[in-house]
Amino acid sequence: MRAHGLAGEIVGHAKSPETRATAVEIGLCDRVCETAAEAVRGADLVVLCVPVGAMGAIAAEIAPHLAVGATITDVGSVKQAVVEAVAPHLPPHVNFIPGHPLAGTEHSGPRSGFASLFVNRWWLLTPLEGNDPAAVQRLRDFLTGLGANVDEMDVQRHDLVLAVVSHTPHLIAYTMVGVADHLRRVTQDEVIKYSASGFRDFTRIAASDPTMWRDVFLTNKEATLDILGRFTEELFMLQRAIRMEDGAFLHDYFTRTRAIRRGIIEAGQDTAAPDFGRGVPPSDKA
Ligand SMILES: NC(=O)c1ccc[n+]([C@@H]2O[C@H](COP(=O)([O-])OP(=O)(O)OC[C@H]3O[C@@H](n4cnc5c(N)ncnc54)[C@H](O)[C@@H]3O)[C@@H](O)[C@H]2O)c1
Ligand SMILES: O=C(O)C(=O)C[C@]1(C(=O)O)C=C[C@@H](O)C=C1
Repeated sequence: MRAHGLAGEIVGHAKSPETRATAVEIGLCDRVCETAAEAVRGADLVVLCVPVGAMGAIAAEIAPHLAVGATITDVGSVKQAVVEAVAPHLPPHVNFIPGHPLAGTEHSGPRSGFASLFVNRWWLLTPLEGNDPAAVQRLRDFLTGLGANVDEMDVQRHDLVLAVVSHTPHLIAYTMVGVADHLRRVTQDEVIKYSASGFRDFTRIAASDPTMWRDVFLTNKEATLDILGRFTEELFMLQRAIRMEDGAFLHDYFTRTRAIRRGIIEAGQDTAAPDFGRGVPPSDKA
């Protein structure tokens, strides 16, 4: 916000004294407050940046202190659960416009932010019935000012799309690193030592914040289980093709996935949702 000159005053709050001290030390905000209530007083825009499971409690705490006409948004990775947890606490004189930047890293805490984080990344808004269109437009302009590409979606669609492009892939990365860790005991560290770049990418993702991801899976349960079920079906098809030595099936499958990846790159949208389609079951050559 500061780099782009988007706010008169930036006021921050964090739960732990260490985080507040770091924020002061690195000059993250103009002012850092000890309570969330104090931080939101008189603010035009309030951005909730806590784990999804903590959004409701924070909303209850700040609600009585919000200025008339204030815009409240959030950055939670799941939207339906945040709407259900936050909206009931907020007074009618504010606009709650849920949001989600599709940008981040495996790092957490005040030292992990950088000014270009949102440049050319999607920022999804899931406006609610009754939102003032002028407030939505003001928020869109603000996010565009951060360099983000803004799109709107309804909450259910958001949670399904994110289960495909972010949540399930994270679960798969966590699982694969877990498998490698089990194997390490057998192979005496070679698995980690010689891990090539594909596996390194998995370990980066699997280093993400445990609290954040626990909350994502607990609050986007249905969509994640749906996508995980589909993933398992595809995996079984590939497993069967390997067992049956069905090279044609494997080649065809990998050709299609390569085309999807290339299509995303050519469209210049490497944050877009890939559609892996449905594979044809391998023929039984036995
Ligand atoms: N990291 C990412 O890649 C990423 C990307 C997009 C959206 N998000 C979403 O952003 C939100 C914050 O994630 P982050 O990566 O900035 O995490 P972070 O750990 O850097 O920041 C979270 C903050 O919330 C505070 N907090 C935790 N529990 C709390 C509680 N019960 N009450 C009050 N404060 C509490 C922590 O002290 C910390 O200051 C999450 O909802 C996450 O889903 C994260
Ligand atoms: O690159 C990463 O570290 C991320 O996983 C960022 C990522 C993602 O899945 O793309 C993670 C969670 C979010 O809610 C948004 C972005």
